[in-house]
Amino acid sequence: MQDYSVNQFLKLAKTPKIDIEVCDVTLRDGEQMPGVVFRADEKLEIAIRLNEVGVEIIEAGFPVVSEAEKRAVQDITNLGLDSKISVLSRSVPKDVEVALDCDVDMVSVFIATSELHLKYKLHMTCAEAVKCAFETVEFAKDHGLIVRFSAEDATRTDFDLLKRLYRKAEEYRADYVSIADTVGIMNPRTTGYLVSEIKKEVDIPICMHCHDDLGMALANTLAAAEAGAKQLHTTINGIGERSGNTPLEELLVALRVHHDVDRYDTTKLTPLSKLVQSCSGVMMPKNKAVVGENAFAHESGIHVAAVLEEPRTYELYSPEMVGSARRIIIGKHTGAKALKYITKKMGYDLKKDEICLLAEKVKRCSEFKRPISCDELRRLIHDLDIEVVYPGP
Ligand SMILES: CC(=O)SCCNC(=O)CCNC(=O)[C@H](O)C(C)(C)COP(=O)(O)OP(=O)(O)OC[C@H]1O[C@@H](n2cnc3c(N)ncnc32)[C@H](O)[C@@H]1OP(=O)(O)O
Ligand SMILES: O=C(O)CCC(=O)C(=O)O
Repeated sequence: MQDYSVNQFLKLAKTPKIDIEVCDVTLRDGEQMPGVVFRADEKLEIAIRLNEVGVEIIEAGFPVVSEAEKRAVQDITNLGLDSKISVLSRSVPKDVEVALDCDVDMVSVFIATSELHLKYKLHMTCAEAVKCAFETVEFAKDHGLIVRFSAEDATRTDFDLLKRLYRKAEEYRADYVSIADTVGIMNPRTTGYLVSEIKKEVDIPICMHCHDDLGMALANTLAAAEAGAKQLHTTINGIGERSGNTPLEELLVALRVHHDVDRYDTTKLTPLSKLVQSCSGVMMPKNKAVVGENAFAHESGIHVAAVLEEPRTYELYSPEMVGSARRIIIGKHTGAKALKYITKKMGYDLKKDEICLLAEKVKRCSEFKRPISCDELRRLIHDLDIEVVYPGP
């Protein structure tokens, strides 16, 4: 049986077919989240796990940032993983030289193209910035690298200029053009429009790099894929600048559930999320999609009664699909069927009226505003003043 429910509206809404690859940028943009630093051994472990998941490209870092960063990228390329290794480079040949020292497959040459960034950050005219960028693209191509040309702040860049730049990048032999939604201004409709318009301009694949400032990074990334973008950028747990990036775990599960993409090993996602929470110190909220502690936790009596018969009643996809496990929580909203199930698992065989008495006690107890543990439940059972019958072994 399929481990998720099928969305009948995908067909009715004529959802387009997609042809994508995933570039995970946890080790570069993810690490740019304020306060986050991955040690070299942590970077290595995360890269190994991303490779096991099956992401096609790992952006391993920005090697010009420090000697340690450069060495960490070198360690990753030395692993000889199946995933291609990419790094970020400003539009200066020096950054590409450092990338070459790291023996990477791919380099992302970026230049900001919006008026705001040109004026207040680069202090350059557009012509000057573009010259630096394409000279750097050319330099990287001449040295045998796969080159992504990224227009930083693309989504706030004059549209005619953006189209011209992507056409020029193709002339300069860039292998990809990247649309960076640097401050997360887009929504699914505008992203779909932008990607389909850029597709008319260039024959090389388009990358989509989304930020989550409006909470739309995942939706925008999927809209980009449906409009024909090839390379989709993610970070584990969605960590990254400000509100972060498209979460890898959410994208891979959405690709599976909405587009039948089953080549990624999603069973590795929960352990990978935990690893990154521990290495980054950025803990996920309980209700985080896919990897949150509550993603497969049920307390409400009506839900638990149904889930015990058929988990798909209240779970879109199985916990096993993402390397997680189902949990039944005892609290204010617990019903009789849940209590019967839990107490039986604890070794008790309580009668119907005993379960009702216990349910009342549980509800009173839950006023402490937290779930009730098995030990507390055991105490409540013994306080019931009933003769407890233990079933045989
Ligand atoms: C959208 C993004 O995520 S972009 C990536 C952001 N990531 C980082 O910044 C990584 C951490 N950064 C660092 O360690 C440092 O900023 C470094 C090593 C990259 C540069 O350090 P410094 O030389 O001290 O420069 P500083 O940080 O003060 O300023 C940035 C410089 O890069 C320039 N710059 C920014 N983007 C680009 C670009 N795409 N191409 C060329 N130059 C650029 C700025 O104009 C500025 O130049 P200036 O020093 O001549 O004024
Ligand atoms: O397009 C890219 O590859 C990355 C650019 C980026 O990090 C950004 O603009 O936020």
